[in-house]
Formats: sequence, structure tokens, C-alpha cells
Amino acid sequence: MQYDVIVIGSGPGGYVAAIRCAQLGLKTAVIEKYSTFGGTCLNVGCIPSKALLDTSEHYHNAAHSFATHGISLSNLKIDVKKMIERKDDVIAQNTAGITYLFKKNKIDSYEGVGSFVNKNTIKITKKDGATEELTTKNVIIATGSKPTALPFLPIDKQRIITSTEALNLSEVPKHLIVIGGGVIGLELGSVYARLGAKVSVIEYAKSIISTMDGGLGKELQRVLKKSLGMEFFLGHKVTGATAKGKKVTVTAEDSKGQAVSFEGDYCIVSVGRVAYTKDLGLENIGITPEERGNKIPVNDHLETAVEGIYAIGDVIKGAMLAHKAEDEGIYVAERIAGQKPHIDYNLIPGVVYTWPEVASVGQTEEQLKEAGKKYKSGSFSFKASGRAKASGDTDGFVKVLADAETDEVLGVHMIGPRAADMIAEAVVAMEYRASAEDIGRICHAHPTFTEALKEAALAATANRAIHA
Ligand SMILES: NC(=O)c1ccc[n+]([C@@H]2O[C@H](COP(=O)([O-])OP(=O)(O)OC[C@H]3O[C@@H](n4cnc5c(N)ncnc54)[C@H](O)[C@@H]3O)[C@@H](O)[C@H]2O)c1
Repeated sequence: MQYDVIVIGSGPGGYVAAIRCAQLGLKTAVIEKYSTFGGTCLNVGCIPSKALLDTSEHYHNAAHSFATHGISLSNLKIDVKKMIERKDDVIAQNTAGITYLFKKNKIDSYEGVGSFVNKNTIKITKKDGATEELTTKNVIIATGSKPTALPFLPIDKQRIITSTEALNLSEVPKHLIVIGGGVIGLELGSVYARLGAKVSVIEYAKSIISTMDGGLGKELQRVLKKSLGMEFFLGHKVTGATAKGKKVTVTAEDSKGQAVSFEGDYCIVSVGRVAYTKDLGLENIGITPEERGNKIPVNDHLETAVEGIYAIGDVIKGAMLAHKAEDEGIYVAERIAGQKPHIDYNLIPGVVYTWPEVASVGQTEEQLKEAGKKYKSGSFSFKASGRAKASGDTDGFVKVLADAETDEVLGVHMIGPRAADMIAEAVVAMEYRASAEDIGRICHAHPTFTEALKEAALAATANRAIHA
């Protein structure tokens, strides 16, 4: 079969690329090695983790905040099996949605491992070993990433686990040790802490979510400790972990170089992800992944050194985020169709789905300082928000950073209720190069959490916040 485009991998990058290619009239096929579409995000990442975060949030609220609303419950229980079954149903609904979209857009799909025979021929190796070859003008590699393992720390998938296994536990851990205070560790740590587990986070850096604006990590750590009792061991370098029966022992060096150890019943290793290029046959087309991170090198148009072969998402440079991969998928599809699309990498928002949620776009204060840029900062605390008081979600703040001379918004960083959704307003504003005053002059419905962004923008403009 001859195609215009073959997409290898059906995660958010790959399936979106395929749909856009088909919309543009290109004959398109997708090769996926698993039996369901959607990649990490839909099957073992974004979607299932959000399903568990929602269940655990309901449980935690029922156990801890309902009483303040005058709602009393007795005999509150969590049925872990049911929680996992519901999560599986959410996954099934989402992956079925992609099957439907492929059919609707007349995209052919093949189950098996796709690999390059040459730049125009892709071999599919099926589960039973049978092979089939397809020819194509273009290829989009969208094979994503997998959890990084620490070389000295074997993952047994029973007690020492990755995010994948953490989505399928059959019980609430008594003491969950989380290695890595990044996005995955804090989201999955939150799930089990809300269900009653003691959670200890061991992090190498001096703060959690250390690549985000510094104020966010500090506030998140404070709230997670206060509301969920999570404990944080920062500046700790993990040196090993062993599992014996139901017991896991993790060893580390603290910030003074002293050996310390932690004992728990489960340990999640969440120290990042690495690009997945195994079995692609890249050597057959002369592509060598970068030594660090295994990423496929691409130019500014996301094309590899081989004409007509593109790569998108986690398998190339940049943030490992589903929405970044999606935008890149659309970008490449439109390039292949002869259009001139554009992605502004500075405006890709980052979100952590803890509670309070954390969300960010643009430059952090640390980056602005390092670049020697003169900026103004305005913050607004949810403590002063009427909407937040009504819902009892008064932790967190919104911070707007604006150019000291032009007032153009350079970065927005927020931690608070529904920040994941609220950040979209900041992205739109920055896309249109709004000034802080522009945001401050836009009418925001009252009472809403979004008023906090308006107030922070006013504070940045001229210390003009009304309710601070
Ligand atoms: N909400 C979201 O958008 C979302 C959710 C999940 C995952 N992801 C993405 O998936 C990727 C992987 O997530 P992640 O949380 O595994 O990685 P991460 O890069 O977010 O965090 C890993 C953390 O582990 C720490 N670390 C590394 N080695 C260590 C060691 N030996 N001892 C102690 N700490 C150590 C790092 O300092 C870092 O803080 C990220 O790129 C993330 O953006 C995004």
C-alpha cells in the first residue's frame, strides 16, 4: 500500500498529526504497537492519572471538608478495585474515541512495531512475528517516551514501581516513597496521600517542581504538607532501593552527604522520562539519536536530516507534554501539505494536577533575572478572593510578570483552585501580546477564580489591585 504519510505511534502527537494530515487530503496510515490507540497519555499517563486524581479528591473532600459544609457521612470507605475499574472505563472511552476519529477521517491503522527498511519503506512486525511492508512519501515519528530508570535501582514492578504500575495498585500503600518531586511524583503521590497513605517525597533538587517559577514549588510544598501530611526530603540523592516481601528500603545521601534510609511498602520511581526510539530501525536511514536523552535530532521545521522524515513530541527536544506534541503534529501535517504554520514554544503552558493546581506560561522570575530583563511583578492571593472563600480553596496565588517599560506580559504563574483551566486566559493574552493593563481592564465575571488573574495583572501594572 502506498501512502502520503505514515505516522509511527498513536499518542497525542501521532493521532492528532494523522487526523490533520487526513483533513488536508493526504492518504494517511498510523502504526501502533499496542492494541489500543492513544499512547502513554490516554493509556498510562494524563487521562488515567486524572481519573484517579478525581476519585481521590472526592474521597479526601468527603473525609476532610464535607463536615465544614455541614455534610456528615458515616462509614466512608474507598473501594480501590472500583476506583481502578472506573479509571479503566475512562481510558476505554477515550481510546475508543480515537478509533472512531480514525474511521471518520479514513485513516488506515496497523497494529505492530513500525521500523524503517529505507526512507520510503516501513516494515510492520506484528505480535505473531508476521511482517508487512508499506511505502510512503513522508513519515512522522511519534513514538513518545518511557519512564527513566536509575541504573543502580532495579524496578521490580511490584513494590518498586513506575507511574504505569502506580495506576493499577490493588491497595492503598501504608507508606509510599516517591523518588523525584516532579510532576508525576507529586500527582501520583497526591492520589495515595488523599486516600490515606503516608507519602515521603525524596528529591535531588533544592525544591519540588524545580523547573517552574520558584514561588510555585514553595507554596505547593507548604500546602501538600499541611493538607495531606506529605513529607519532603529535598537535596537528597537517592543511592539505591531494595524490596523484600512487602517492605521497600530506599537509601539516599542528604544535603550534608550523610547516609539516610527510608522504609515503606511501595516506592514510585519518577525521575523523568526518556525518548523511545527502540526498534525503529533508525540506523537504516542514517539517523542517530542524541546521546543524552536519546532524542531524535530535528531542525526548526521538525524534519530530521532525512528529507520527508519528521519527528514530534517526547521523542524530540523540548517539554514532554501532550499538548506540545499535539501542536507539533499539526505543524508537521501542515508543513507536509505546503502550509507555513508556527509554534511559539514560549507559550506552551505547564500544569501540575495536584490540589491546588499549578499552572504556568512564559518566563519565570528566575529566567528573567538570569537574562537581565527588567520586569514588574504583581501577585494576588486566593485568600482575598470571594469565590475562593466560598469554596474553601484559599491556598495559592497568581503572579503576573510584565516588562518594566512596555508592560507586556512576560510570564504568568499560578497555584490555586482550577489553575489548570485558568492558565488558558494568560496564554491567549500573551499570544496577542497583551500588556498587564490589558488583562486588568478586561471585565471578569464575579465571583470567579479568574478575577485573581485580573487582580494580579492590576498589581503588576501599577500596584492597583482592588482587593489586596
Ligand atoms: N501534568 C503534566 O503535564 C504531566 C504529568 C505527568 C508527566 N508529565 C511529564 O512527564 C515527564 C516525566 O515526569 P517526571 O515527574 O518523571 O519527571 P520530572 O522531570 O518532572 O521530575 C523528575 C524529578 O526527579 C528528580 N530526580 C532525578 N534524579 C533523582 C534522584 N536520583 N534522586 C532524587 N530525585 C531525582 C529531578 O530533580 C526532578 O525534580 C516530564 O517531562 C513531565 O513534564 C507531565
